[in-house]
Amino acid sequence: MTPLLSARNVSIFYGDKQAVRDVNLDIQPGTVNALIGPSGCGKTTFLRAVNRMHDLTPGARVTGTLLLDGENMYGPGVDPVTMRRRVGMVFQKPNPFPTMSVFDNVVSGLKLAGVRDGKRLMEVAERSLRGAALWEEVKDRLKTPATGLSGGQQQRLCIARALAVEPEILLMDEPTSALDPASTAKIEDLMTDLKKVTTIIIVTHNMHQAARVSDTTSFFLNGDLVEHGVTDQIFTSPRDERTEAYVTGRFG
Ligand SMILES: Nc1ncnc2c1ncn2[C@@H]1O[C@H](COP(=O)(O)OP(=O)(O)OP(=O)(O)O)[C@@H](O)[C@H]1O
Repeated sequence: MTPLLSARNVSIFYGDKQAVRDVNLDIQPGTVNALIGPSGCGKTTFLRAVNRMHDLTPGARVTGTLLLDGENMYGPGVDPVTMRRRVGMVFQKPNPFPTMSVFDNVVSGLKLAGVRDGKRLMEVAERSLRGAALWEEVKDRLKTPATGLSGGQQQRLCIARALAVEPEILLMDEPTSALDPASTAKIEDLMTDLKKVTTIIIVTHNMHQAARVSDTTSFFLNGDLVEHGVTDQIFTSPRDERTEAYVTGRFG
């Protein structure tokens, strides 16, 4: 199968400091892919490169090649804004737009793209909220402020907002670390369903979570991608002794 995302010798720098070194990684469509590793090893830095977010950080620099569906994300003439539209992002802390209603949060991306047709906006809102397993809980309060939702609901709202613009990839940076166990379980269940409509890369510190939700796992250490493989193999028979030490909890 042709990978949806291909990283070839990707290195990422903050000024003189190299945070990610020569990463080679293929991500297949319709899969959940976990990035694991100790604090400061470069997981978030790599994730942000897939959204061209380093363009916004002074002094940050990405080298090598990142292909999204065969297209060089950093190619000459490629517009970062257009690229970013193809990639969704969900952050550690739920960040709904605080002055907007539940409905307006979900359709904000479409409105920004100029969609004004009320019927179409409603259809997309319902589809996205169903996709994020939130519809039943909010269908009677679509016009109320998003800030009135619980933390777990707000995070699913952020997922719905990302889904509304049909991203090719959904990046999730520790999406459940601020949530209680019940909300975490809901989002973990959701990831399996989301594979039908998108492809997920998730940074997680929770190894049980990586083992539960992901098809492949990549272990990062000090900016290197030490090992990438099918999740089961990474957790039961890692090839590198550093991976084994980490997944068995000997450090990190
Ligand atoms: N904006 C920045 N400017 C300078 N250095 C940075 C910046 N962001 C991250 N770094 C450094 O880059 C390295 C990798 O950080 P990164 O946040 O990618 O790690 P991580 O694996 O995601 O860590 P964590 O699990 O704690 O979130 C660290 O040494 C960090 O201090």
